[in-house]
Amino acid sequence: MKMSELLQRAVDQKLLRALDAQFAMMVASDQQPAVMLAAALLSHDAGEGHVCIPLTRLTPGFCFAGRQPELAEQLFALAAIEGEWREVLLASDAVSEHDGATPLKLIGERLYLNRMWRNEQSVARFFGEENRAISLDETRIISVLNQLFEPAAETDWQKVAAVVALTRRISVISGGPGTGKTTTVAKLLAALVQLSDTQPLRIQLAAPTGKAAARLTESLGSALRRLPLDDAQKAALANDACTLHRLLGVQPNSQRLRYHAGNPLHLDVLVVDEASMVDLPMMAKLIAALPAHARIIFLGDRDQLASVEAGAVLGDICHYVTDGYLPERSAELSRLTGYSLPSGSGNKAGALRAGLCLLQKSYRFDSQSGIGQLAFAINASDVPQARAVFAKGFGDITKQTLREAEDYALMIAGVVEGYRPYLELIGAHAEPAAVLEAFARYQLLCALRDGPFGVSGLNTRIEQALLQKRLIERPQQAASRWYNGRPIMISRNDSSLGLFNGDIGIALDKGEGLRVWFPMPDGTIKSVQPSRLPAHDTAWAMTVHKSQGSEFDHAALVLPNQYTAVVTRELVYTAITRARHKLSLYADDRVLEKAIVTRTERRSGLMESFR
Ligand SMILES: Nc1ncnc2c1ncn2[C@@H]1O[C@H](COP(=O)(O)OP(=O)(O)OP(=O)(O)O)[C@@H](O)[C@H]1O
Repeated sequence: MKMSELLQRAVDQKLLRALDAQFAMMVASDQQPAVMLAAALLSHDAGEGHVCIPLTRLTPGFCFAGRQPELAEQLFALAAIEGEWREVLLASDAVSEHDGATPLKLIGERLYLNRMWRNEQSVARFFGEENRAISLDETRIISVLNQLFEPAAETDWQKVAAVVALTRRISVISGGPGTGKTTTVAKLLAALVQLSDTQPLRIQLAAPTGKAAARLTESLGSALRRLPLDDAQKAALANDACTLHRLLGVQPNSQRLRYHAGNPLHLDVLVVDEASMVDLPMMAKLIAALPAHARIIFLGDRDQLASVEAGAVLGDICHYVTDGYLPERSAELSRLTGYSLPSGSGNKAGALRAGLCLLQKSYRFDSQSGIGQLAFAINASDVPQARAVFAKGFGDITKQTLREAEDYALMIAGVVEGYRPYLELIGAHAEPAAVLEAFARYQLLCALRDGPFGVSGLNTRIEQALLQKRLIERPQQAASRWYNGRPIMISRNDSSLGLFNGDIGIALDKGEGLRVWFPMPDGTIKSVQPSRLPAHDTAWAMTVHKSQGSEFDHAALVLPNQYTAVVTRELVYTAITRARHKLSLYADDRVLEKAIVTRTERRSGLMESFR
């Protein structure tokens, strides 16, 4: 049996993607079975979001996550590794260590796809060596900041974060929901405008999704309105956020971007919100397009789920946030903020650490908030604490067991009630704007795509229940999936229509037949004929991944009744922090508790690339 045939068998058994086997066959021939196998496993891991594969994982035990151990043994027997993987790989033309445009790179003990390695290198260089200090007149900084931040007896970390970002070209402000990231950045921008002596600063706001961009526009706008600024300063700061795709100039039907290292963006300050959703390739494109003089400020929550695509850039970078600042930097921050900031330990990643700040105090969730306390317990992987939160009976969280068929029926009934106000508005022929707003108040979230606990099964069951309750009507043609009130989510970008992955629209008949109505980033509403839409799914249920960057007054989370590896601490934390005022959790305790102690692993070399 040849390696290519065995890999094909793994594809047939859905252990590998066809793409993984094709890539492996392109990289190596059957005469180099070990290299072919390593390439297939690397490509497979890249598809799962890992940036590289450590050589220690090239063993039958790790192969296919322990599923099909016999096939894994056969593959490794055929690869017939004698000696070290290093030597076997480096003997191939397809692998190189340092320079060289080979498809695979072996860097230390990690094997990379060449493109991923280059991305990781450029991101590490950017946040490390390229993060230069920006010198400003200290007396002026102190005076401007003192107008924007109230004096406080305890260290005001928002003020520290603002100073961190004022004095470094690249900064990262991480914090959970309601810790004041937007408030801080509003004050930071106000300070920048006041400290700028030259022409008006060109400030741009961006986020990975349209939803997140719209939210940033709104929340930053309202934070800015509360600041003591004159009209000219307010005008300089009145900007709409756009998506990163739009910022970089993604062109329809083309891989090429309008803005890149050869044609940098026209801006002086860039604020990127929801940075946890920015994957490694997107981060590499973004920093390449940034002009050398421009500042960039990333806002995000390091504890949230990583991007769908490869890498966990924010998480890897923020790993260093708890190490504190080097002595010189903490002395500078102490001088400028007026707080005494102790320096941290060691000097690894000093340049990176100088640009980081963590906000921990939530102004949204007080001690009466079960959501806030549950988020805290989950983030600490503290199962007894999470149990205690449920036992206290907070008014803003409910938990319902989800094990038997009756539990499932009860859950569906709860979801129907959640969507009832929205459906009643449709019944009352409300305007699209009001309907869209109502839909955004409640959302069912789930971990999986398929099966009864995934998007597809839940959508079907919810539609059946809504039909039964006469809250929706059957589609006019049996084969059609369209009915008045059907919510959908776009799953493929269509820049000519201005619709992007994750955008939500509602099908409504306003007298011209059913059209799908979407809120646009500029606050307007646009309708599109169903037949013109790019790929989309029904959106009664959506995955937690897709909900990142959105918030709902009331969020409901359904976990599968059997544990599966995607249900991790980060997933549950991300889901529950989508809820502003109310959370309904439908889960089996064993599944929930296993999730709380299971971390999402994203293999990369970024953390160790910082010197
Ligand atoms: N220092 C503060 N003192 C009092 N209230 C504050 C402070 N900072 C923020 N807030 C309030 O807390 C709420 C959340 O703040 P903000 O929107 O800035 O947080 P965020 O981290 O950006 O939240 P999100 O998770 O929604 O992105 C707002 O109502 C804001 O006015």
